[in-house]
Parts: sequence; C-alpha cells; structure tokens
Amino acid sequence: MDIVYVRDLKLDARIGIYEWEKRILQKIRIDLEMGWDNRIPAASDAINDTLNYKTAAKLVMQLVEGTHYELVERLAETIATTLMRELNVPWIQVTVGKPGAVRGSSEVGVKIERGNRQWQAST
Ligand SMILES: Nc1nc2c(c(=O)[nH]1)N=C([C@H](O)[C@@H](O)CO)CN2
Repeated sequence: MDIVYVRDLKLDARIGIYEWEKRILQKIRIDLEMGWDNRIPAASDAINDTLNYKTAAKLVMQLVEGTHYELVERLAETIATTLMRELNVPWIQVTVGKPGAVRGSSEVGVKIERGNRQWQAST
C-alpha cells in the first residue's frame, strides 16, 4: 500500500485536562500517514483519483476548531475515524503532539494506527 502524508501540521487547539487549559489555545502538532493506492492517480493524472492531502488537512482543522478535547487520545481517535469515514481511507496513522506540555521535553503525545494496512485496491 502507498502512503499520502501530512507532516507537522501546526494548529491552535483547546485541549487538556486542567481548568486553565480550557481557557487558552495551545499549540498542537499533527502528523498523518494515510494508506492509498497511488498507482491509480499516477496513471490518470487526475486529482479526483487521489487521496487529497489538502482535503484531509482541512478536515483536521475543522475538527480542532471550536471543540475542547480533554485528551490527545480523544482528538487522535476523532481524526482517525473521521478521515477513514469521509475520505475512504483504509489505514491511517495519526500523531498528536503537545510541544512544551512537559518541561524538559520537546513534545509529548500519542501515535495511533487504525484500519487495515494490508488493504489493496481491487483492480
Ligand atoms: N496520555 C495523556 N497524558 C496526559 C494528557 C493527555 O491528553 N494524554 N494530558 C495532560 C494534560 O492536559 C497536560 O498536557 C497539561 O500539561 C497530562 N497527561
């Protein structure tokens, strides 16, 4: 399976378990790796055959805007289920990081993997 990716998407989010975190915007960083059969758009040269990384990034931005998440786990799971459902992504790896959340660390967060990595498009 091929990959379409979005790396280092930096967003401002309402996220965290503490009261003070519910009142502020914090920087988060998101990486997406999404399975796709890129032979099909490579042959057609048509954007409609792609897993459009711009569409994926916009969906993530919409999920982050306007919702408070307690946990990075909840946000990562929401991103994975939404992209799989809306864009027919068969396999996805989502990383959600909070830079600066733990003193002495450059970033903390979670990485999750959902779906079937062995998936092949039927030809
Ligand atoms: N596994 C997790 N651990 C922690 C989370 C989290 O979302 N998942 N969140 C916090 C706090 O919100 C923290 O980021 C504030 O600095 C602590 N641990």
